[in-house]
Amino acid sequence: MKIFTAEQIYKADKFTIAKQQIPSDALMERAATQLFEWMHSRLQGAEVTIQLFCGIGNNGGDGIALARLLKEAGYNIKVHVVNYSEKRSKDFLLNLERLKDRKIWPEFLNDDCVMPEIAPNDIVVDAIFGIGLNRAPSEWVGKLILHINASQAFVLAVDIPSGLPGNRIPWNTDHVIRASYVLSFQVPKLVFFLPETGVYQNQWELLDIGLDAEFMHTEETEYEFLVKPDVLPIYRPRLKFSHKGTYGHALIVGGSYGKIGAVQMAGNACLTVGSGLVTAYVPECGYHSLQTALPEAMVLTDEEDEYISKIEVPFHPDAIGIGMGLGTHEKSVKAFGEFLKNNDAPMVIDADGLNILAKHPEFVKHVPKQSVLTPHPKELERLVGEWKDDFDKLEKAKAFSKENQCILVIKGAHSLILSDGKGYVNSTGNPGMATAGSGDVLTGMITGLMAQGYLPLQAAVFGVYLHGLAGDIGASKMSYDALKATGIIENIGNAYMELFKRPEAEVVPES
Ligand SMILES: NC(=O)C1=CN([C@@H]2O[C@H](COP(=O)(O)OP(=O)(O)OC[C@H]3O[C@@H](n4cnc5c(N)ncnc54)[C@H](O)[C@@H]3O)[C@@H](O)[C@H]2O)[C@H](O)CC1
Ligand SMILES: [K+]
Repeated sequence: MKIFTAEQIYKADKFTIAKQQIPSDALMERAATQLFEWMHSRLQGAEVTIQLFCGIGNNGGDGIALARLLKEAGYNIKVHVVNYSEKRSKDFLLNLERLKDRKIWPEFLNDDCVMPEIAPNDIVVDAIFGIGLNRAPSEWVGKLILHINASQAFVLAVDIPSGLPGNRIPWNTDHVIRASYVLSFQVPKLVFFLPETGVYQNQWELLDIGLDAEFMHTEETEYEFLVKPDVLPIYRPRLKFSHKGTYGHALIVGGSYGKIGAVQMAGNACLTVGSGLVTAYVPECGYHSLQTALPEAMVLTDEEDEYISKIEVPFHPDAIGIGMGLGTHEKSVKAFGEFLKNNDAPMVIDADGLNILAKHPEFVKHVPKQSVLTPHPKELERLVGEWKDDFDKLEKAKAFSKENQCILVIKGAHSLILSDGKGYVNSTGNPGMATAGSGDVLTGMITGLMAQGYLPLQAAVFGVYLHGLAGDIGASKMSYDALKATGIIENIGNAYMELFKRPEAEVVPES
């Protein structure tokens, strides 16, 4: 699912209006109708007071049109026009007239206004600013936003929480609506997914306003939101006349004294995602535990007991996952550097592998092209340096990935995959996955997919999505709190099944 910029949304509007030969206010009417239906299906005519705060642009116009539809259905409404500029949009004015024609008189709020009373049980519709916000709201509008946020009312934001710009962090974090729910039009907005800007809403949902499908399909975007229809076509079905060799031989390199579990989890995830064979390369001390806990894997050991000092394997792996639990012993660092130099096939690098790269920038040029690096934000910072904010982080990470021709998986609530200037935002996963070993499982899964022949970017995208889905299924059975990394592995199979489940409406009952 594509993530459009505000400019692209305006372009889609224009294209749709021309192609469908509709007046411009028709899109606003569709938007308001969708908002109304969403609310009406839930409220069912309830006697609650709905307070609509409407700006003077098209976001405000949506709010004003919604007010008319709510009033026509008998709802108890109060309409406030947040009069922050003289430059009112044409469709806002048109809808204001329609409202007045029905004898609904909004209250105009100006910079000297008294803050309207909002009861905790009221519903607030936030239609002050939409995607057109391009500078800091003035002080009094900021105060009004603070007042709404302090009200305890349920706040339903139209398109985007007001005060949140679409392409940067807010000017003042207090002057942004904290939305209980956002109903956003047609496409998700990038700010919903970044840690600094995603906090202004609890939940969001898309409303379809019928923007032209051809335009939406052909327009190239910088970011995509990964949902099931995006990842399904990546799947490589298993063949009837196949054998374990068909699905590749993966090598997992890592572990040190006290951290063998990381390799065990990565190896287990690698096998569970479908790799034909898995060999683990660990220090001697890991031999018995690995052979016992993961009998399907083969184990090669280093001559050192507690850490890896040399990485040599007597076969050519189809994919390599490296770094989990590796530690930073000077001999391990040297072995890692040598290993990078002697391999040109893409690999998956995680944890201490990334820490070593950060401390030894001279190694970075030896990272095979198209390798997948899976940092969490702290590891990323060590690699690319400090950033000002989330948007700066994205630029720095993109530049790193371009310069080194690698794929970056930035782990987080919405893990973000960056490759060749393009970003993919994951939709699956939950806070229960913020747990020890979760990253080792992801590394194992991406490695296992690469071993089976998925291209590195495909493996990263499919792996991140499947990992989150397995975590979601795990959490649905045992809570966020009790989910452990092994619980994610146990649900990889269920995640595959979920991926191929047909929606209920499609299942034709047997006659
Ligand atoms: N395809 C769609 O998604 C549709 C969305 N609709 C709605 O339209 C808004 C976007 O409307 P727009 O008029 O472009 O912007 P805003 O309503 O956000 O209005 C802002 C308005 O005010 C100016 N401005 C910007 N920042 C400030 C500021 N800090 N102080 C004062 N004034 C400011 C700016 O120049 C704009 O003119 C979208 O979010 C949807 O809600 C359409 O209804 C249908 C199609
Ligand atoms: K809004």
